[in-house]
Amino acid sequence: MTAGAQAATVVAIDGPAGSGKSSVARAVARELGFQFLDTGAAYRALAWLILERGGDTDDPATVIGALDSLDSLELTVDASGQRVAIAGHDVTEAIRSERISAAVSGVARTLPAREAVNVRFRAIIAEARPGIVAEGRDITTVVAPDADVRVLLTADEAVRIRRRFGDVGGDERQVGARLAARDASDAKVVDFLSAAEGVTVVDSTDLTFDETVEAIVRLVTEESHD
Ligand SMILES: Nc1ncnc2c1ncn2[C@@H]1O[C@H](COP(=O)(O)OP(=O)(O)OP(=O)(O)O)[C@@H](O)[C@H]1O
Ligand SMILES: Nc1ccn([C@@H]2O[C@H](COP(=O)(O)O)[C@@H](O)[C@H]2O)c(=O)n1
Repeated sequence: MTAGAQAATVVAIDGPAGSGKSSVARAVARELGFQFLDTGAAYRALAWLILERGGDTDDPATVIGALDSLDSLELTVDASGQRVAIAGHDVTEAIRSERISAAVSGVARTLPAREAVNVRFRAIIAEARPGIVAEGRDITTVVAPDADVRVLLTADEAVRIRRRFGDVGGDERQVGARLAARDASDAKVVDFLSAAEGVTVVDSTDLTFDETVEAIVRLVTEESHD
């Protein structure tokens, strides 16, 4: 950093599926005028590419093969709307499908894939100005353990399922089973269910969306006054 240049503020948020990471983190970023990094989008884009090519995300060799396309991954960090593209395809919408959610954990379980995307995430965070809110499963512990503010965003599973059901509709029991299965699979490779040392837990079970955003903004504001 050049003399006098202000260091970026880094806010790291982890948590289980449906805890509000992406929606809350984006709102926090908007309120603070920061950039926003949804790290799950990178895992989802790789899963999309593997399925598009007729591959199986549960096959580690296939996942490792797909890493050749990682250079083509475009991940914007605009808090007003993230664009995701891979291998020349705009997958911003497509990666949110239930088909991708069901396949993505295979990518996340493949350690070379984790290491490769983490290099990209760290480069994005290093270039961010004036600050960035990055969310995922291992941001507070692996990607940015030195972040200025580290948050584990949680909510009771039943509440998370109800919120997710409100988004996607369908059969609530099926929505719940899928959410719980993805958490169980993801938790085998990273711990996003308990807070590491120095990480603040924000439990949104009894908070409104705005109250949750405010709780995290307050943590950032307090940190910047220390
Ligand atoms: N405190 C809250 N009160 C009410 N609704 C909330 C709250 N926090 C988040 N939500 C809503 O819960 C839903 C799930 O949030 P979101 O998709 O951001 O979760 P996520 O943690 O990113 O999930 P995933 O990891 O599965 O992508 C969204 O509709 C969001 O608006
Ligand atoms: N830091 C991260 C972020 C995500 N994952 C994996 O990606 C999946 C999709 O993430 P969403 O946040 O978009 O739901 C998630 O289920 C994990 O498999 C990860 O491992 N680490």
